[in-house]
Amino acid sequence: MSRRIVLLPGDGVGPEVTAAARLVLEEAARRHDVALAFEEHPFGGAAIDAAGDPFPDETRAACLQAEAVFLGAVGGPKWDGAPRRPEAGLLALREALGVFANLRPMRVLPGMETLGPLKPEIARGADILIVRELTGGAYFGRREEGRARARDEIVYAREEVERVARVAFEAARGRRGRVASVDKANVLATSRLWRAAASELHEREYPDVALEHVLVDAMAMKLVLAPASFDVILTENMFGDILSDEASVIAGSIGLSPSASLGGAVGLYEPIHGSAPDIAGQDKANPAGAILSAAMLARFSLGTEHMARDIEQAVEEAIASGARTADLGGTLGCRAFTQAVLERLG
Ligand SMILES: NC(=O)c1ccc[n+]([C@@H]2O[C@H](COP(=O)([O-])OP(=O)(O)OC[C@H]3O[C@@H](n4cnc5c(N)ncnc54)[C@H](O)[C@@H]3O)[C@@H](O)[C@H]2O)c1
Ligand SMILES: CC(C)[C@H](C(=O)O)[C@@H](O)C(=O)O
Ligand SMILES: [Mg+2]
Repeated sequence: MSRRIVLLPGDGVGPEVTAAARLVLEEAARRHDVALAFEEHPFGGAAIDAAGDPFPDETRAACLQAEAVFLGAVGGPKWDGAPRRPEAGLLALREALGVFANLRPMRVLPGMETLGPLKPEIARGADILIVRELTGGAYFGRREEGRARARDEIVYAREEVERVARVAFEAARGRRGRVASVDKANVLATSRLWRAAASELHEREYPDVALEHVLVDAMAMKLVLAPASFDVILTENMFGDILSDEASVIAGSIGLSPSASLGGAVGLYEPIHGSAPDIAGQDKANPAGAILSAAMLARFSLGTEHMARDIEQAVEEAIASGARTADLGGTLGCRAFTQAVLERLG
């Protein structure tokens, strides 16, 4: 039976990188004898234009019935003044799927230390997994809009911290056994709860994992000072959003970074970048982050580890052989880079 995958191409470069991920997934599935059935649904600004809603009911129903959901990107200046923005649709999607744990890996590929802005000796060996809480915090607190005064509320419950911390500790056990939990416990009450809940869970169930607590401002500094010194980084929602963009460029470009959002009934996969309005529609986007998100989909939703590894290896080989989009100083377009990956699928 075919496995149902819902594609939400979205806005800006979203459709371009989604097409790339689909091509690679289709080809890898063919080679591994896995039957996939793709469906595309309107989402984000494109859905506002088509149906007046960034997350139409029919898209929601399709996502909830799928085996996995793949998202390109949403947003753009056209919809910045919309009563319900494309980004609000994205938050509603994450909430509807219940995906509270967002995995954002970043690895500096051996020999590729000069792709990013750091000195090669500093970037060398960096291999980080950011585990970002995705369905709580400031993104989901009560909001008061206002021209004179506005309010965003941050709320975390102990169980919300524990369930995502558990994901980080489990991931660390399969990696180098270390978790750095990020907070602002010197100021925020939610951060003091975060730190206590992570520490107590650690003591109770994960004493074999090394846990350190790092204040978010210091982490922003340490990430560029010594990225190779971190293994798993655990963060609340907004800190993880910010730190993952910072971490991504250490490897070369935000266009390289994939993500998987797990913990609910259906997994959600998306590159961490946005709709990149400045390069949209010009075949300039780097599709690697989207293609690597498709590999995570193969791993976590389809359970096809071999297929995931093949896709990851093909991307790494393509880059190592000199295939580069403009963000990495190369001349290939989104389609040509995708072709270079397709040619290297095992
Ligand atoms: N998951 C998502 O859908 C998502 C994520 C982030 C931002 N956004 C939205 O995207 C819109 C634009 O936001 P932004 O400009 O701050 O962030 P962005 O990530 O879209 O772009 C930031 C910079 O990175 C570059 N870039 C991004 N992706 C790239 C890729 N694949 N290849 C090469 N270069 C790439 C862009 O050209 C731009 O210079 C906003 O509406 C924002 O809300 C959506
Ligand atoms: C578009 C926005 C809501 C989103 C976020 O902040 O989570 C994006 O920046 C991301 O990193 O996926
Ligand atoms: Mg972001």
